[in-house]
Amino acid sequence: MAVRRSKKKCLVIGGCGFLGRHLVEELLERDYTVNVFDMRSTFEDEMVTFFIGDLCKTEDLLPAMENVDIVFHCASPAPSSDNYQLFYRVNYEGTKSVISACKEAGVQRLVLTSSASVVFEGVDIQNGSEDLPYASHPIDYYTETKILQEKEVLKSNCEDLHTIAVRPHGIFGPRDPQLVPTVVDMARKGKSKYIIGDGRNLVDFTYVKNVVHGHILAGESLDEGSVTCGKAYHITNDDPIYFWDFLSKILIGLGYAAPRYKIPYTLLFYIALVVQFFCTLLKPLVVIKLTFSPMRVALAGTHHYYSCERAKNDFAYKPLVNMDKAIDLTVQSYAELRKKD
Ligand SMILES: NC(=O)c1ccc[n+]([C@@H]2O[C@H](COP(=O)([O-])OP(=O)(O)OC[C@H]3O[C@@H](n4cnc5c(N)ncnc54)[C@H](O)[C@@H]3O)[C@@H](O)[C@H]2O)c1
Ligand SMILES: CC(C)=CCC[C@@H](C)[C@H]1CC[C@H]2C3=C(CC[C@]12C)[C@@]1(C)CC[C@H](O)[C@@H](C(=O)O)[C@@H]1CC3
Repeated sequence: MAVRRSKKKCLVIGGCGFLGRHLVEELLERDYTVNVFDMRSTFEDEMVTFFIGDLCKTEDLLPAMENVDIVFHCASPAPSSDNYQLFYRVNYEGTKSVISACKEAGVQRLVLTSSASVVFEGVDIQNGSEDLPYASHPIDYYTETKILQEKEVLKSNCEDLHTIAVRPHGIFGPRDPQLVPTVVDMARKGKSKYIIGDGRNLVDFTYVKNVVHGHILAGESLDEGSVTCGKAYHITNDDPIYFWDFLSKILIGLGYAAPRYKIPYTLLFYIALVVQFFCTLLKPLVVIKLTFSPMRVALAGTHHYYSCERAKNDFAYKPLVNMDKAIDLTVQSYAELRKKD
C-alpha cells in the first residue's frame, strides 16, 4: 500500500494503551514525529517523546502539545470499571481540558477515539449509520460518558480547531488486554460453554491496525473547509461476523473448545440485571466482579454492526487487514494464553 509521507507532529493521548501504542507505531512508520501523553508508562522508544500526567489537568497537557499539528485523544478508564465519578471526570471533564489545551496551544486538529457503542442501548442495530441518535438509555457509565465526550468534541469544531470523532467497535489484535484475555479466562474457568441467544447475531469486531488506519486518515482529512470537520465516523472491518463464530475462532485457535449450549438471550439479560442490582446493594460490604454484566450479555446476544460508507466516501477509508488474517495474527500473538496439554 502506498503510504503518504509526512513530517507532521502528533500527540497521542493514551499512547501507552492498547490502541494508542499501535497508533504510535504506525505514525512512526508513516514518518510523523510523535509525542505520547499518558498517566503511566508501558514501553520505551527513542523516537517518541513521553509526557506523564493526568489529562484532566490542562497544565499537564500543554507541554506535550507544543508545535503539535494533530492531537489523537484515545485515553479512557477501562470500560469494565463501574466507577461513575472516574468516567465522568476523565471522559467528560478531561476531554474538556484536552479541548481547551488544544486551543491554548494552537493545535488545529483533534481526533477523538469515540465508540460505536454511543448509539447502542441493548437492542439490535444492523448496518447502522452515523445518523442514528445517541442512546437515550446508555447501557453503562462508560457509554454514557463516551456520549458526553463525543458531543463535546464535535461541538467544539471551529475555525481554529478542526475536530472529528472516530467510532470503532470491538477492537482486537495483539496486546489487547481485554477481549482475548477475558475470553480465555472464561474458558479456563469453564464459563465459555454457553451461547447467548441463537448464535446468529452479527457484530463488528475491528482489527486494531484498521482502526489505526482510520484514525490517521481522519486526522489527515481535517483541512480547512473539509466535510469531515465536526463529524463522527464508524471505522469497521466492513465484514460483520456472527459474535459466536468470532469467539469460537479465537478459542479454537488457542486450543480451547468452542461454546455449544444455547441459553435464551432475554432470560440471561434479566438475570444479569437482577444480579447487578443486588451487587450494587451489597457494594458497601463486598465488591463482586460480574462475568455476565447486562452490557456483556447485550453485546454478546444482539446484532450490532455499523456501516462505514461515510468514512469510505469522505476520506477513502478501507480496511487494510481482512477478518481471517486479523484473527490469525491475533491468535498467533497470544502464545502465552494457548491451552497447555
Ligand atoms: N478496546 C475497544 O474495544 C474499544 C472500542 C471502541 C472504542 N474504544 C476507545 O478507544 C480508546 C482506547 O482504548 P484502549 O482499548 O486502547 O484502552 P487502554 O485502557 O488500553 O488505553 C487507555 C489509556 O488511557 C490512559 N489513561 C486513562 N486515564 C488517563 C488520564 N486521566 N490521564 C492520562 N492517561 C489516561 C491509560 O493509562 C491507558 O494507557 C478509548 O477511548 C476507548 O473508549 C476502545
Ligand atoms: C458474554 C461473553 C461470552 C463475553 C466475553 C467477551 C467479552 C469480554 C467481549 C465481547 C465484546 C467485547 C466488547 C468490549 C469489551 C469486551 C467484550 C465485552 C467493549 C465494551 C470494550 C469497550 C469498547 O468501547 C466497546 C465498543 O464500543 O467497541 C467494546 C464492545 C465489545
